[in-house]
Amino acid sequence: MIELKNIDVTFQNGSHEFKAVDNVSLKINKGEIFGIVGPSGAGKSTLVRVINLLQRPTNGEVIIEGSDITKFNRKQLRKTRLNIGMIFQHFNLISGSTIAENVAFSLYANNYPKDKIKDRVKELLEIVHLPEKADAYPANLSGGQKQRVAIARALANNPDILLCDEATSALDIENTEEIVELLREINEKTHITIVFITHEMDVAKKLFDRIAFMEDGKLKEVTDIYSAFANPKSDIAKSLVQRVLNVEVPEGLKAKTNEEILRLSYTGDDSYDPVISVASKNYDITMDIINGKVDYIRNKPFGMLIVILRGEDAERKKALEYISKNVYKLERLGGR
Ligand SMILES: Nc1ncnc2c1ncn2[C@@H]1O[C@H](COP(=O)(O)OP(=O)(O)OP(=O)(O)O)[C@@H](O)[C@H]1O
Repeated sequence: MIELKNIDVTFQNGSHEFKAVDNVSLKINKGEIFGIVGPSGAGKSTLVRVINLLQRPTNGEVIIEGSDITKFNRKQLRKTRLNIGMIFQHFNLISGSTIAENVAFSLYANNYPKDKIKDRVKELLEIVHLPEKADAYPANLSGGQKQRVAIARALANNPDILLCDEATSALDIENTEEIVELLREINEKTHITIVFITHEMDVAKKLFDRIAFMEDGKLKEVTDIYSAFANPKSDIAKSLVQRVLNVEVPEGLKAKTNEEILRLSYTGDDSYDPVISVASKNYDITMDIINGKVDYIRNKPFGMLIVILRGEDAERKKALEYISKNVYKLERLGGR
């Protein structure tokens, strides 16, 4: 387990002090894929770099497997860092070396038995599905393939933790999917703990088990990925999630009508329940659907509908009672 306790990172910009990470406490479970999202400048990269002490915190404890590594001497820290692989947005491969040499580099650097290096490189390239590229050079690989090499290199010494700093942000949609799938596959097979930072909510949706939302150096919300999308609580989570789901009242309609506009959220198998048709049949109301979407978060359906509810006050009230009991969340977006 990784535990961050009251982490501050303060940078000195001339005479001005700037807190990039502000009193963050967090527990990341062994074997989970934990994501940190937030807008640019939120402090995500700084925080993730604290986990392997690439960035030393100004205050706080970084507890890995029970020990506060901020107290470690150089030798202990070196050993701990072998247990933490890291990949970056721009892959950081050595352009003049072959793919096999790039992967072998980590093994040489850490005194891996020389006679076993060739076999280990082969094994690593198989894990990332690139055995045929051993003798190619980075320039001849796609972005997704380059990131796969970086993953192989990061896994060379069998770490228990993999830190990923915007690892898909330089990739197109297809290559992003490929890396997301590969990381899930590696996590399922090896139970490696993955900490992944990104500003891409589509990646979060497909990859993370749990998610932390960060803004202005502070942690605003930590939750499982399904709840983050189905029921975001903090303002930053609501705004990032809403941007991906994009189920809003059409432009101008709010201003034009004073009718009751509702957003109904459904979860799991409830997404298919005919709440609207039952309400329309049982009460003297009408419900017009003006926007809607069913999405899948890690294969579990999640739906949203925006409707206009019309009818006499008493009937609308009864219908609303029925609806609120039969949907995951009911929000009033406008009208009376
Ligand atoms: N070495 C440094 N010296 C001074 N300020 C820094 C340093 N590193 C980061 N910062 C500042 O700290 C803040 C947080 O930066 P950080 O890179 O952690 O944010 P981020 O959430 O990862 O953003 P992005 O998604 O744009 O990478 C930013 O305002 C940044 O300018």
